[in-house]
Amino acid sequence: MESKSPPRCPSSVTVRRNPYRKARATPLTNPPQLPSHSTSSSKLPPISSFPIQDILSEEIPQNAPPTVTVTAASQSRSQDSIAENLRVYLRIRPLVPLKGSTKNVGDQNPSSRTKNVWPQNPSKKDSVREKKNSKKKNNESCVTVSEDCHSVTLSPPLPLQESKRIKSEVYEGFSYVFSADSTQSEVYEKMVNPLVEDFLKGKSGMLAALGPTGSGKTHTVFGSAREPGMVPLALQRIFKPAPACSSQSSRRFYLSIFEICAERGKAERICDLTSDGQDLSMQQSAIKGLQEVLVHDVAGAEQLIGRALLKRSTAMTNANSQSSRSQCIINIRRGIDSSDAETDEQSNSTVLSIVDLAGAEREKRTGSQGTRLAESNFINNTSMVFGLCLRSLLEHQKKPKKALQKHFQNSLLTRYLRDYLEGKKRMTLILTVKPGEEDYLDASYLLRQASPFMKIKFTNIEAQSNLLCNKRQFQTTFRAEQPKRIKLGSRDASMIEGKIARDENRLHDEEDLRICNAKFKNCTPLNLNSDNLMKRERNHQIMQNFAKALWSVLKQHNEKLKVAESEIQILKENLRNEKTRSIEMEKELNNLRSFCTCSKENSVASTIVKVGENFESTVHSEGHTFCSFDETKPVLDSSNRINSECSSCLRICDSTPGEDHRNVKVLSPNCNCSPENGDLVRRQQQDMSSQILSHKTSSNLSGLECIDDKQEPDALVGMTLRLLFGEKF
Ligand SMILES: Nc1ncnc2c1ncn2[C@@H]1O[C@H](COP(=O)(O)OP(=O)(O)OP(=O)(O)O)[C@@H](O)[C@H]1O
Repeated sequence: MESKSPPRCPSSVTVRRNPYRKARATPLTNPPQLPSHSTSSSKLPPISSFPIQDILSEEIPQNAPPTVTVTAASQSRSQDSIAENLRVYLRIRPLVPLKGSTKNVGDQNPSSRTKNVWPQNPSKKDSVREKKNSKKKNNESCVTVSEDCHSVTLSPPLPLQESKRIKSEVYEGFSYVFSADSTQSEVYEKMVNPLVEDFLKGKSGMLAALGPTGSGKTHTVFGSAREPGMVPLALQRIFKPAPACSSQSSRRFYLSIFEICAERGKAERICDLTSDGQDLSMQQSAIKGLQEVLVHDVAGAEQLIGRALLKRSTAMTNANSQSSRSQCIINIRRGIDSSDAETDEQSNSTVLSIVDLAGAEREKRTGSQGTRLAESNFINNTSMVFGLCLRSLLEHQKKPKKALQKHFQNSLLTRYLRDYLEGKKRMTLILTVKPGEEDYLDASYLLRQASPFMKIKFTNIEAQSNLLCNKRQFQTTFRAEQPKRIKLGSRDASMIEGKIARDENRLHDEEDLRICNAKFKNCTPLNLNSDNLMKRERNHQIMQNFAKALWSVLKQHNEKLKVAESEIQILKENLRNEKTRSIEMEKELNNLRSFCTCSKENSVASTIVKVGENFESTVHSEGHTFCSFDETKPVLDSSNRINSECSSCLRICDSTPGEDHRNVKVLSPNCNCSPENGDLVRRQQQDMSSQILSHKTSSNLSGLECIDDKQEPDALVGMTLRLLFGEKF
């Protein structure tokens, strides 16, 4: 037989993460073999022992259903859902205006600049110096985007390579790198849309634009009339008409815009850009007195933002004709219609924040002096603190023993964004760089500082913290209501007022309870539940296995019982047979006894009569005469004589048809059949016949009843011969 070669090893191996399990006894699948009827001592099928140890040692894998194989990939996916990495995007500003393109690169070609969607500050005209600078700029790009759009290669300009022997650097791991020809809508789809969709589902998020001055942060965040930026595009999505049945129709959105700048380059201040430039203060991480404006549509929101941007501090610098001198923050808060009490209150605290940071500046490059220099210091300081917070978070995540540094205290912006900078809320970063050779150092500094941030993880505790926060809010609200009610109830002065107040309170309580019930119905403590679920799952699995094992053991017992029953039947039958046999034997014994008690002569005579009759009838039964004492094989020889051979005692009957049977020759030496004994035999037979005849006539067959008709002729003959001739026969 041809032997088969063993199967080839797979190229990849899937590592099973399931915990080790003991091998279980295979339950009996084939019914046990019934014993054959011939063997009464057939073995009963053995019953396997009850696998109680296996059942109790059942383990359920953590965070996975018991039957599911958890591969490394799926495990990493499940981890992603718990903690996700900080998304860092990179956008490269176009180097030169493309011919026929709608894009502008303001600084390089002021004439081609499109009018911003937001009102422009007339004081920020491009200067002659800027024009000169733009002429100087060459067209060499120092940033190359990889094919997969997740990494970039930063190549130093030739003079730097030669003088300082600086080599090209590759920065990888970006969520996406937008090349210079990427459009605003492309950036929105890949980067901001997920944030907006999450925001609409009730998850807060923040997008911060970081980069050197003039690299396109403001362009990306706000854009222009032709190329609306992330804020207008997000607003378009948020105010996109929703289906009538959608709960979104009952939602309200509030906008707040403020900036953090340095007053005369020294003390930080917060300005509300939606009001008349009112100064605000910060308490812990909350801004006191910040105005929120309810917006109903995109147009209203854009108008509000346009007005706010007019108030934003900008100034002309060597690097950017309209350089932002402050950190601008836009908050879009999702609220609910007061009539829609069924909706969860979590949405009230859902905020989408978009931060346009002022671009870091190099003094040498911008040539700032006086106030601009002070602003520049403030901008650089804030950017540095922002970076320090993220670096500290990264280090803390790498080495949890290392305490998280409280860098956030060093600037208002970082204080405000504390939750994001401590990894408690989800944040996305967009880095912008200018690709010109003269911008190499700026780009290199930014990439070196910010590229490690993509390793930062955000633990998705927001939902839980929101829940807890809301629960706490609810509890405080509920507790706050109690004294108020008592207070009102104790007023006896005005019965009507008191009644109204009580009714109002009752209504509030009922409403609160209704909201609370709706909110917490499905929000029982998650950890506790997961533990309980695990236990229940294990118990369930154990019970299931127990039932299976019990069933298989019962089945085995049932089979065994069947086999035993069939064996009992066989034994009973055998017993019956034995009984009948013993009865028969007893009968036979009786017969023999009675036979023995008969007179010897009578018996012998009757036996001889019987034997003689049998003998005669056998000899004359056919045309051919042959010996019928035993099974014989008659053979006709050439002289038409029949040779009949006895297989047991070698007797040959030699006779011719028509001749007398007395010519039979018995040739068996054992039977005295030798030829020389032939005469003796013949004589004996003649005597026998004559005795038979005489007995027939003399005894009137009186002794025949002693002979059992059922006796075999051989036995009879043997018996007769023994009686006649003694033990010789
Ligand atoms: N992707 C782009 N496509 C076309 N033009 C761009 C792009 N990015 C930037 N620009 C242009 O470059 C100029 C500078 O951009 P922007 O003001 O956005 O820079 P910035 O990073 O905000 O600078 P600062 O930090 O000084 O405020 C603007 O005129 C803008 O129109």
